[in-house]
Amino acid sequence: MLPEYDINTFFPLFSSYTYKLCNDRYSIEYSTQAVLQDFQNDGVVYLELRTTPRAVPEDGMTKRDYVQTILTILQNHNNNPENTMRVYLILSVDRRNSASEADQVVDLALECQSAGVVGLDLCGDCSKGDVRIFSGAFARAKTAGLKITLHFAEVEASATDGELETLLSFQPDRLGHVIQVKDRFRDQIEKDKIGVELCLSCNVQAKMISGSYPDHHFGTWRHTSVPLALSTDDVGVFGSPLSREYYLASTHFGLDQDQLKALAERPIPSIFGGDGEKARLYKLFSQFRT
Ligand SMILES: CNc1ncnc2c1ncn2[C@@H]1O[C@H](COP(=O)(O)O)[C@@H](O)[C@H]1O
Repeated sequence: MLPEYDINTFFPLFSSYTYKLCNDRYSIEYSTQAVLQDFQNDGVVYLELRTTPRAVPEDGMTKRDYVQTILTILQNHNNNPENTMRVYLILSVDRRNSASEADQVVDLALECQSAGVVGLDLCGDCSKGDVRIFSGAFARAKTAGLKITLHFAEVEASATDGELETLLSFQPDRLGHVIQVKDRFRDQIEKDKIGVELCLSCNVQAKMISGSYPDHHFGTWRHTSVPLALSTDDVGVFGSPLSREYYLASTHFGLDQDQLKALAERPIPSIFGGDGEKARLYKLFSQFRT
């Protein structure tokens, strides 16, 4: 049985369980290591993890310590030549953050750019917050060379014209979910070739789309020219590793092995890991036979 969470019961999970379980240096190291191992064992060759910097005062851990603890695990992973997967970190601004907390996330991201932080994300409960207050933080990140990805139009309440116009004014490189979008926003995303990160099982299981897998907007976006990354929203919550997302795409959209390979290659232009990583991935795919 897959766990059942909808968009309303999903967010409290983190504050009620995950944050209480991962509340010291050891548990953060352990869970980061376990996540990397799982993705590597699943056959993933390139991973961008995202997390919201979190202080744990009871353990004397600052937000900087939290980020550095995770980065050390990521660097050890990347430095091990036996690992075929490379991993980078994106720091998230939570929609519940204040403007100054968002600025703090940008400061941390810039400070840790050379240690593996490649981008800035906006995440969190889509029923909360006013995204306009983050304009300054995202503008500063963009100017300083960080890539930008945003959770975008997940539910109707977070897909008003005003909110989507504000989010697009952040000049995002990629957008996640992209569910409740009117034609004019879809046209702009296509015209600007913004990457889309689509999550099949999350959107179906959490009832964020109406209908089931065959109705998912992957069916529309796959026929456009934008970089498209089939993603897992959260393996722990939705019980679906990336290989299962590809299995779902193949089953419900009739993709054969060559089409699956093309799908896996498709997001390369929009990765945040830089030109060296893009070249490594193109080489890997050129050697891969279905
Ligand atoms: C429906 N999909 C989603 N929409 C919006 N935010 C999401 C998300 N999936 C995950 N998160 C964000 O990730 C946080 C947990 O990890 P970190 O504490 O950051 O490491 C959640 O609190 C939520 O804000």
